Amino acid sequence: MNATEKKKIVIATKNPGKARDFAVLFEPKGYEVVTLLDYPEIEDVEETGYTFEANARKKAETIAALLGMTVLADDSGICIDALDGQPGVFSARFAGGMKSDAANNAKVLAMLGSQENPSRKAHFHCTLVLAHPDRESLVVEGDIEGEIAEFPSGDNGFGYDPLFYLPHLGKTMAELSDTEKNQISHRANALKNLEKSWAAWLEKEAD
Ligand SMILES: O=c1nc[nH]c2c1ncn2[C@H]1C[C@H](O)[C@@H](COP(=O)(O)OP(=O)(O)OP(=O)(O)O)O1
Ligand SMILES: [Mg+2]
Repeated sequence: MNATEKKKIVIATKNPGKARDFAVLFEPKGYEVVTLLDYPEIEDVEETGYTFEANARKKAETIAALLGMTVLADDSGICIDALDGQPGVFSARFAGGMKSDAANNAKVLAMLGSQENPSRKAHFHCTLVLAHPDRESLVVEGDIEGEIAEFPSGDNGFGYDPLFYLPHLGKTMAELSDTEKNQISHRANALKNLEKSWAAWLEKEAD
């Protein structure tokens, strides 16, 4: 590899919002981010698990086996206290199979609206799995605490960002710049944990 050639990291996601977050997170480290948006011929991996880890593992391990290389996957979502942790692992499909961010946000507001004085506390969760066809996968997690706003604000980010209010900043996640979001997000926190064990994992002999 010559000095100008970037290292590549393959991320098993088809979500353009995540792809952008990962580009912001990895580019300063000298990586070029490649996602499944660059491999349109690869079919969706069905998220049949009931935990973030099960789904992240399935996405990472399926794509790593298919491509024969190291692959990172992210399974994430929002967990809302007043909804007993829902939508959680079902965040993407909360309002139905069409995976509409606007419909998902509207459903959250409607469900909280039907409760009397509900807690607005919530957190985003991210599980990252790093997989290689010949190794045991590496699993890490990250979270960020916040509140559900009364109405959506901001047009940056994706998913539930317009509803996720950060009291100490006085802004929703969608009102932060990409750089600001990716310094504090659940995804950033998971990546910090991945960095702690990544080098040792790469050096380990294949099983
Ligand atoms: O930073 C975030 N800001 C806002 N919303 C977020 C974030 N992180 C996850 N979320 C929401 C979006 C989606 O409703 C669900 C992820 O679902 P999840 O299955 O992990 O991703 P996905 O299906 O959109 O893409 P893919 O599986 O191809 O990676 O949580
Ligand atoms: Mg998904």
